[in-house]
Amino acid sequence: MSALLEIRNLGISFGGLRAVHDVSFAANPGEIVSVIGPNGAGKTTLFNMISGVYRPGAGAVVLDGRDVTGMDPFLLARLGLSRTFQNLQIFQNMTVLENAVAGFHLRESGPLLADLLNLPSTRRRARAAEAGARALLERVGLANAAEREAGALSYGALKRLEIARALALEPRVLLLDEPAAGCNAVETEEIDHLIAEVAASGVAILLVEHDMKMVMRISNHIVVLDHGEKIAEGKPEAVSRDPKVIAAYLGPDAAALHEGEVAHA
Ligand SMILES: Nc1ncnc2c1ncn2[C@@H]1O[C@H](COP(=O)(O)OP(=O)(O)OP(=O)(O)O)[C@@H](O)[C@H]1O
Repeated sequence: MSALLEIRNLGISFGGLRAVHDVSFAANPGEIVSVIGPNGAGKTTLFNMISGVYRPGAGAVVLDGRDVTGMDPFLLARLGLSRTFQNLQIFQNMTVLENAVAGFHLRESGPLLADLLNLPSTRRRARAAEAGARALLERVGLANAAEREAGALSYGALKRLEIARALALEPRVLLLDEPAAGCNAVETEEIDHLIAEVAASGVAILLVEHDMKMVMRISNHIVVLDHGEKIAEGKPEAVSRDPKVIAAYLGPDAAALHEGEVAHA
């Protein structure tokens, strides 16, 4: 049986630079697959190809048996693949609830005229979106902050709000680009729990994250990139002991990798 998400031999070059070359892996429902690698290894570029931001120069992205390579991110979201970005995409001047509601509107294509005329169907959709948004805020631990301006939230809470908005699209595959970046230890742990809970609900999670302890703690499978190529993949324990991976992570990050391995053991 084929995997829910299959990445087949993906590659892209920018000018003469081979940013990603011949990368393949797969993800299944409930699985947390992390893509790690030193700075400039090609992680974000890979995410951009999978989520339709970049059209791959080679290879294919296959979602549930369907070739979705280079498909528009909006269409991909409708097919069940959504993502968050490294930089927060939150509307700071809107309330937390309004931000979550915005996620629901992303998946709709209600007729504009109906919206303008404020027809009963429009009002019904708006009520359903608000109810859905409130349920999501509960799920990510932000129910009590629903009416607050998003800009007043802590960084960790904003990261969870961004995940809530991506969940409004009811993804089967969720790509998280550095969900714990800029978060303290407590906030990182909250995000850990949230990611584990989302995976347990049957979503396949693809994670790019520099916090190696977090990666080692929550991943089922790790793909390691270096200079755009996959140099290793496997379970956290095996990957963190792989000499090729350790060599790629020379410096302080290598120590973090080792700590992650110890924490995982
Ligand atoms: N739009 C672009 N145009 C030209 N070069 C690019 C572009 N996007 C990425 N690159 C280059 O591709 C390589 C991979 O970059 P990428 O951002 O994917 O790495 P990364 O692993 O996500 O790095 P980091 O951990 O620092 O975020 C880098 O050499 C980068 O400079």
